[in-house]
Amino acid sequence: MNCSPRRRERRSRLAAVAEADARAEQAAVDVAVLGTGTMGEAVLAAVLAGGQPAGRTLATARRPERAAELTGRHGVRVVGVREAAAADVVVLGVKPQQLEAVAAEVAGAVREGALLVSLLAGVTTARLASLFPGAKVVRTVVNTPALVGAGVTVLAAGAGAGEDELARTEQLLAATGTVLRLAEGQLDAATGVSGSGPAFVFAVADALAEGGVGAGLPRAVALQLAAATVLGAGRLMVETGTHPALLREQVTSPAGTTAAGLRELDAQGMRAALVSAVMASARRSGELAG
Ligand SMILES: NC(=O)C1=CN([C@@H]2O[C@H](COP(=O)(O)OP(=O)(O)OC[C@H]3O[C@@H](n4cnc5c(N)ncnc54)[C@H](OP(=O)(O)O)[C@@H]3O)[C@@H](O)[C@H]2O)C=CC1
Ligand SMILES: O=C(O)[C@@H]1CCC=N1
Repeated sequence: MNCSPRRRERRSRLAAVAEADARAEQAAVDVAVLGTGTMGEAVLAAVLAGGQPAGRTLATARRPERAAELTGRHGVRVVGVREAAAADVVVLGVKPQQLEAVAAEVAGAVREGALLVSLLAGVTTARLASLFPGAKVVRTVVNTPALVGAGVTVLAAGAGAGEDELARTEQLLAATGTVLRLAEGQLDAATGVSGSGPAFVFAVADALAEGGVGAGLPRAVALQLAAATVLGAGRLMVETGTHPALLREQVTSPAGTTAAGLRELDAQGMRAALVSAVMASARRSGELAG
């Protein structure tokens, strides 16, 4: 069939794109998320957003409806845990308490030299290396804002892993939000601040809204104001790089409304409670090391 030069050009451009996609897929490695719950799915979405082809990406699910959900949302293949464990890159997304059982189930399936990216709170790279011999382990702490690309991820390499594995993991997790390297000894503390931290901020947002309701606002309005305030305050702090104490001063007029509220927070020990909450989370992370 005859077609116009413009049409021919468009066709050849599309063919070139399809060819490039096929080449990228061939060059890609298999990435599997073993334990695809809240965090596993957030990381799965980020890995795909970072350019990993869906055709080379695997996930696990124990319930058929969850498998259908993951395939429907992300176009990935859902496989058994042993097949997932045999991928080039294995993202481990089970709970620390589920680790022993999973390790027993996949014993011997993880390939020599495979990259194992752990999402597990507390569990050390040394323990992971002993459970998955031959794997190169990178331990990470991702947080739930990763679900909207606004997370913060910290990571550290285990003894058998190095610059290549760290860089690889940073690239895989780039779409979760900000990614930074820390020493492994700092990861429990980071878990307290950024891993569990969103829950503390949500508790603050919930309390802000409750205060609004107490002061007479409809609940939906109070929640909308609280959420926008948390988002705005976070952005202001990040985008200006200003210390939060200074930002707090900017809000606080002499003998004004904020000074009255801050006095109440001090009297009720809110600051001390948050400091203790982060330190308790960090301690618990250390206990989960097993
Ligand atoms: N949630 C958070 O904010 C954060 C979590 N983390 C860490 O991330 C990890 C995952 O947490 P989260 O996503 O909240 O937990 P979820 O319970 O949502 O996810 C765990 C997943 O592992 C699956 N799983 C458990 N056992 C097995 C098994 N034997 N075989 C196959 N799949 C299995 C579960 O399947 P099923 O649904 O069938 O039980 C589930 O999909 C944890 O280690 C946690 O410490 C770290 C930082 C923040
Ligand atoms: O509560 C937990 O144990 C996990 C780890 C950090 C946030 N959630």
